[in-house]
Amino acid sequence: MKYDFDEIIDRTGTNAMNTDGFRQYIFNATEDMKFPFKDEEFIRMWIADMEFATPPEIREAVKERLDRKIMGYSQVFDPAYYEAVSNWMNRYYDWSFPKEYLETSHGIIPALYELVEYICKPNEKVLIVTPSYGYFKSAAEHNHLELVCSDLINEQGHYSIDFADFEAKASDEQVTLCIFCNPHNPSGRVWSTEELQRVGEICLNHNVWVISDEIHCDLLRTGKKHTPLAKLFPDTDRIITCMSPSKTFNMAGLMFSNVIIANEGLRTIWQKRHYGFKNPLSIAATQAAYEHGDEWLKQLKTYLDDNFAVVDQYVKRYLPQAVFHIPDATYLAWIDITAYIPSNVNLPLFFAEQAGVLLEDGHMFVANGGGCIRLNLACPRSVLEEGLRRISTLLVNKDEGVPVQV
Ligand SMILES: Cc1ncc(COP(=O)(O)O)c(C/N=C2\CONC2=O)c1O
Repeated sequence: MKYDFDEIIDRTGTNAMNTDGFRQYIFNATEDMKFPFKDEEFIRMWIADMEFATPPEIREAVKERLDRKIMGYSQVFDPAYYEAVSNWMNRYYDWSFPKEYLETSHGIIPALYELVEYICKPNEKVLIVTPSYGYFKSAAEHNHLELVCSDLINEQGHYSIDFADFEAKASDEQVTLCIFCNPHNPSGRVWSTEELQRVGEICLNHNVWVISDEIHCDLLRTGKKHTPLAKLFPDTDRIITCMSPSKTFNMAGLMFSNVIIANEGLRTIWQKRHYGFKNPLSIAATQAAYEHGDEWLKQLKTYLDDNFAVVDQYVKRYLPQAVFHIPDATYLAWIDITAYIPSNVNLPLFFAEQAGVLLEDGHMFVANGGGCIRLNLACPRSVLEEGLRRISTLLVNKDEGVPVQV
């Protein structure tokens, strides 16, 4: 079957954050915030969900569950769920874990909030690398814990871990947890096994638990390989792995993720305190993703490879002073446009008001991201090309103050 990633899908009236939540999320504004563009005229490249139809195999599984006519209280009882997850991990990552390690959550963000609470004591600290997905900071703040940031080294857009700084911070006895993003949002880095080995050794040597957030792990460029951090440390139970098909298969709204907890004590706390009932449609969708998602994912990855090639060529031709590299993973393009725009410009507001493009910028990624914009490329190529046209036209003509005509 050939899937249609060029299809333009109307998401209005679906309670989508993407279309209706941007004023509050990006601008901390109310619904009456005005722009020179109608909402439907925006090119939306901000929040990380896709403009592609959730795979038909998943939608069919949800319909079949609906046809069972009753949607009562549910949990994951069917052993087929673990089989589906385990088979996927074996096939894609040559990794397995005992069934009893597998817990589920109403999304990875809620899991982070809970795990930080269950792992850390008051006055302890949480270590992350920056720039970072903003909710890593929120998970620490939600638990009234200090966040410790280790800035990634940025060499012309190539990001690497400053291991001396990372270890210095991990050696602080108050640092008891590291939330590590593998692959990394927003840079798109897939950490090498050598880098992962060093992160794990530093954390474990300094008695720091690790939550390895691997939600982007299926979304690899062709030829790239993901290694689960826990796979490299089979003898420890202090690495928690968070994964979910929600990012891979565009079903984040179903709020369902996997949390693999090897430590028995922590798992017992989780089982006692985590609200265990689940949406039966989410269980059906997630199991179907792992059972039937292979071909769709294969075609998606090819389409995204081509979208990234379009961005690469476009930036080289129209924005030659920007710094961009096709990332190893994610569907997110992280572009340093410092050469085109002063650092004091509010980039999301600038592009929303002047170009009708909704995007996120480095200030939304905790620290160490200034001058960068992040573009969601999980959209039909026609939409991507229009977004790139508007962005480059504005950056090239900004001194004339000429807003882009949509
Ligand atoms: C590293 C990472 N962890 C967790 C999540 C969310 O997991 P959920 O609670 O949906 O299971 C995201 C989504 N990242 C987004 C969502 O919008 N913009 C982003 O960068 C993410 O990038």
